[in-house]
Amino acid sequence: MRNVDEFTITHQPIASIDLMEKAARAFVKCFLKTEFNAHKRVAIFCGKGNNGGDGLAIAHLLLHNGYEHVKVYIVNFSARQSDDFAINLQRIDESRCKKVIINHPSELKNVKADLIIDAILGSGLNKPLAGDYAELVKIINKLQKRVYAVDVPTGFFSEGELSADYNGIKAYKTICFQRPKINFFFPESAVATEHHEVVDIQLEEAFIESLSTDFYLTERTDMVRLIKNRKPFSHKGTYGHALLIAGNIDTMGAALLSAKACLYAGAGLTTACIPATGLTALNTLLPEVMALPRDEYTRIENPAKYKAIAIGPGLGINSDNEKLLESLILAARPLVIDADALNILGERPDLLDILPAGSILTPHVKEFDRIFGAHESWWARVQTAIIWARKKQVVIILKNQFSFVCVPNGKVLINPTGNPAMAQGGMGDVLTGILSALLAQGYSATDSAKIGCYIHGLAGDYLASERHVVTASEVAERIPFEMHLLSATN
Ligand SMILES: NC(=O)C1=CN([C@@H]2O[C@H](COP(=O)(O)OP(=O)(O)OC[C@H]3O[C@@H](n4cnc5c(N)ncnc54)[C@H](O)[C@@H]3O)[C@@H](O)[C@H]2O)[C@@H](O)CC1
Repeated sequence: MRNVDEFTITHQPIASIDLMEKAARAFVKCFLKTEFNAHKRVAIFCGKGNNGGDGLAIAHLLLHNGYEHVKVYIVNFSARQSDDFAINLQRIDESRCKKVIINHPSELKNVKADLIIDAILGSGLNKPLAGDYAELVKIINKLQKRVYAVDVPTGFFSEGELSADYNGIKAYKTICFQRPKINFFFPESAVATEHHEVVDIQLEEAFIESLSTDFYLTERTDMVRLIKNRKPFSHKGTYGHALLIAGNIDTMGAALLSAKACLYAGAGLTTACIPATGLTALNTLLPEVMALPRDEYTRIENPAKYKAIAIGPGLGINSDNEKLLESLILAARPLVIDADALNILGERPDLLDILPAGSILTPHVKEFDRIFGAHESWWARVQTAIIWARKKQVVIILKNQFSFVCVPNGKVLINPTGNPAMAQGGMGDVLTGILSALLAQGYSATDSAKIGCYIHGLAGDYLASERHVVTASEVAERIPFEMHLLSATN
């Protein structure tokens, strides 16, 4: 972002101080959406770099917006200051804004504030907090006030491995500039910020797009471009035949959920390979789905007949299922591998080694570590997934609130949709069904994973907009509506 900042300043007729002003305006606009009570007392902590400069400009703007009690605390722990910080400090001195200079954390006493804005250190952080900074942050956190962080919470690294013992600012919300920080998508960021919102400050977009990175955020426009409309004169054969090998006596629901999602995500034909005990339930609940009974060791006679094969949801771990998975892997056809099939892979590294290219693996964190070994952090997990996705030319969807889709070319597509209301059993089964349907319809493994994760989360977001919890069945039923809304615009 620093490069982009410089590029924008040199290529657009805009001075760096004006860019700071734009950033401050964007921050305040976003802040005022939720904090519109101008009687609240606001304490703004400002370092002496550009993050602190933003804080000073924000103070100014809040006063202009009618906030009556704004006080800035200048964190004077270093002699160095940025030029734009200095300009904004002079403006503050010429204004009616109250200012306190803190030379040592012990000087911070009697902070009477309802809200805190953290502008101590931003993206310039280059080492973990220590000494006076760490002490000051501890005191601020202890105040237990709602904290809004400017761009990045002080002490939070935007990229790279996050330490398990975070000692930075614990923000309620971070309002960040132009692009979300990659680390906001890692679960370890929850301790640093509960929410984040990105605001546009009109940095040079073309330049941002041209920068090389391994991380890409999937966007709605990608869906509009990727999802194909159903064609005139098309028939069930046009949209492929998906086979789902799933379910066991006590986990038949997993098979039903994935079959339902496959149906609702548009496969031309769906066959569920389930134990015979589930046939009545299947025929009753999903009469459109065909059945292939799986009572003893079942061999899929002609795997080539299916455009997509998924194995795993509620499958059960036993030697018959292990042999079945092995035979499919040996048939060298791409698979969607989920749940118990992943657990079997965890026991059979020899199978992992001969995974068919073009397969999609959908592990949650425990399944991932069972297969690839224990990891200390999510960052480390993603690095392992990148290596394996490239090495085996497969897609690995590391599931989480924001799933990381690691694709064969070494890139990571971060899925932004989905929410905690979806944290319930059966959601993964639904995702597997959606992925199978997309593969059956001819989408590549990468596009299927990208679209599948996005629409799965989008359906959940729609449902969660007015309730506490959403169920997996409801997500499956919502899928065709989301696909319609996305494809209707292309
Ligand atoms: N393009 C952008 O992203 C824009 C960025 N702006 C702001 O500029 C910020 C970055 O500003 P700066 O580069 O001046 O950096 P910061 O203001 O984040 O930090 C200031 C200085 O603190 C020092 N420092 C780093 N880690 C430290 C530690 N652990 N303990 C003590 N000192 C430490 C460094 O020398 C650093 O340069 C962004 O976060 C954002 O708020 C905006 O003003 C405008 C546009």
